[in-house]
Amino acid sequence: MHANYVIEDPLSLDRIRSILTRLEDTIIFSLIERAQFAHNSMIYQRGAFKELLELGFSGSWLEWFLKEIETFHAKARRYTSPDEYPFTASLPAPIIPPIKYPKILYPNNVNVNASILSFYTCAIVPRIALSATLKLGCIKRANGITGDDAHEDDGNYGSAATIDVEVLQAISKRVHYGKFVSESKFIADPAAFIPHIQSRNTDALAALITKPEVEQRLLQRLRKKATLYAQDFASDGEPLKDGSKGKLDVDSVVELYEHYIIPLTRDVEVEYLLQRLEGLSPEEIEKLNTQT
Ligand SMILES: C=C(O[C@@H]1C=C(C(=O)O)C=C[C@H]1O)C(=O)O
Repeated sequence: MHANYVIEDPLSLDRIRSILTRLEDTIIFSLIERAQFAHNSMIYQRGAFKELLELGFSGSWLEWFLKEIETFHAKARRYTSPDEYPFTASLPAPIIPPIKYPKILYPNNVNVNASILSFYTCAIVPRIALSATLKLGCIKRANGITGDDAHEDDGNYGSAATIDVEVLQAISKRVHYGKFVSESKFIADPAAFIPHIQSRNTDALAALITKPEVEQRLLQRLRKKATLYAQDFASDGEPLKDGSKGKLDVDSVVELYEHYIIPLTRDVEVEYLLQRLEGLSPEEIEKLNTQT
C-alpha cells in the first residue's frame, strides 16, 4: 500500500476488486516467467543443498531465498504495510520508523502464507514448469542427454527461486486482500454478520461473503487474459497460430485461481470476520448491530 497515496474510499468494494483484477496481470506474467525454467524440484526439498546445511539452514533453497529477501525487505519496513505479509517467521524490525497508515482493517493475525507456499510448490510449479521441462527435455535428448533429468532440472536454481518469490508475494497480496473485502462487506451490514461471528458459524459467514457471479466472471476473464498474454507474435507483430502453447499452460492458471486462490481468499475473509469483534464491549457490538 502506498504511503502518501490519498484513498478516497478505502473500503469501496469496486476499488478493492479493481486491485484484485490488476493483481491477475502480475500473477499471470510472473507465471509466464516461471514457465521458462524447468521444475527444478530439488529447490523445494528441505535439506537438499548441503551448502545450506553447512550454513546452519535446514530449510529448502526457496525457503532460504524467502528468508534472505524478506529479512532485507523487513528492515526497509515492507511488512508494516497492511497489505504485505511475510512467509518467514521472526523478521528484524525496520531500521526506519514505520509509516502511519490509516487504520482500515480491524486488528488481526490472519496469515495463510504457509498454505500458499504448500499449494504453489506441490501443485502449481510442477504444472507451470511442465512446458519448459518438455521443451528442455527435447533439447537435452537431442544432445544425447536422456533419463529423468532430461525433464526435471535445468540448474537455474537462482532464477527459478527468484521468480518463485515474485509469484508467491503476488499471490499472498491477492489472497490477503480478502481482509479489505471482508471489512468492506462487514461495515456495510454488521448486523448480518455479528450473530454468526458470535456463534462461530463459519458456514453462514462463508455463504454471506461468497459471490458466485463475481467468481465466474473472474474465471472467464482470467482464461482470456492468460491466453492473450501468453500469445507469441511473429517479428512483424502478427500473432502466431497456437502461439501460446510453449509459454504457459492456460488451464493451470485458471485452476490455480479456481481451486486455490479464490477458496483461500474466502477463507481469509471468514478468518478475518471471526476476529472482527475481539476486544469490543457489548455496547460497542450493540452499536454496530443497530448501525444503519
Ligand atoms: C473477493 C471477494 O469475495 C469472494 C472471493 C472472490 C475471489 O477470491 O475472487 C470473489 C467473490 C467472492 O466469492 C469479492 O466479493 O470480490
